[in-house]
Amino acid sequence: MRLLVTGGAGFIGSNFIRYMIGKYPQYDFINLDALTYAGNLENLQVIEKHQNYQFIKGDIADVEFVEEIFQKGIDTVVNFAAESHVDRSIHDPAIFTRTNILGSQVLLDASKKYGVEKFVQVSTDEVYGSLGEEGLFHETTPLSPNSPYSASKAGADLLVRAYYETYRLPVMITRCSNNYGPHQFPEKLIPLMISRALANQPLPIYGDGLNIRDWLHVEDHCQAIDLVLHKGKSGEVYNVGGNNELTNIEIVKGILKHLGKSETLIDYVQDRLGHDRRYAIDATKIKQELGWQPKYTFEDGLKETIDWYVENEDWWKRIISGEYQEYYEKQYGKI
Ligand SMILES: Cc1cn([C@H]2C[C@H](O)[C@@H](COP(=O)(O)OP(=O)(O)O[C@H]3O[C@H](C)C(=O)[C@H](O)[C@H]3O)O2)c(=O)[nH]c1=O
Repeated sequence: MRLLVTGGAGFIGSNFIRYMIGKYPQYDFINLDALTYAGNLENLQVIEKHQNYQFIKGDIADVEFVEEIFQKGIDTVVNFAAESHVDRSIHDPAIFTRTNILGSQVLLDASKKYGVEKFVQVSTDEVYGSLGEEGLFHETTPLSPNSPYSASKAGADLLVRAYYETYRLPVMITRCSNNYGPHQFPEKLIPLMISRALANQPLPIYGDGLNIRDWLHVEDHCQAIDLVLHKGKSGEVYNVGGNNELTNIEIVKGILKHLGKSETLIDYVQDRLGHDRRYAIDATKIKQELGWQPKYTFEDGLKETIDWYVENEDWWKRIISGEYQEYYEKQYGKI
């Protein structure tokens, strides 16, 4: 297999490359990543010298550049490349449309032109919108995205579907719930709260803190994508969720408890615009059809993740001292 992994320097993409190289060292891996603020080649240091691994810096929305890569021979594409942070999409939606929609379309076109045998689009449960207190997202739930981020991911999903219906391009879509684990950029809830608590800084909770997310360990997610890649059916969508529904405030209190920090650090701030209330995902299909079983309990996964951030302070401090700081300070004051 000659695999093009786009967005392989990001959080989920880099975990996926490390997981896959460990499991399939005979495959060829090409990691195409634009190295935007969230891309970090440090995440791949342990495998960067592997003989079947190659990194290429570039933009998936650049048609000529992408074609040059496909000319070298690619049989499988896993598309992780995306602008992924909801808050950033609320402040500056344009780059989300360009990377997430246009970039996906450029990859689909090249895949069609060069006869790619499998195309996996890594998507999100946010495309389904928001749930009330009851119910779950199923693969058949109508798309109803609420943020510019989720709208751009839904747009890409519809294009992927269209390339199957129109051209029979062998595509599959995965839709995951909220990921957590090592190497996550400290703008997402869990690593942001861990890093701020370690620095004894206030922890900004949007609104009443009772919004619910369903948490999935990134390694369990990688295992699910591996299964879809090898056993999934063309044209199908697979939901991937950890079945760990928690309110944001429960998560933050759990982090503070594990770190032995005081709850007085909690700071309720203005709510996110259009803040989705609840995500909860039905992952029966991938379990029954492909035999997926998550191996992490949330309790163990969260503890292990917190410990990773404690042990890898240098990693996230380098990030926080860079461009991210400016962005954060504009919104919430000095970090
Ligand atoms: C950053 C931050 C977040 N929150 C709240 C907002 C959400 O209710 C929850 C999680 O927020 P986060 O931005 O980490 O993740 P989501 O907005 O749920 O979206 C994430 O999970 C999906 C599946 C993707 O597809 C996104 O790419 C990914 O970013 O914590 C706060 O209360 N304070 C904060 O400072």
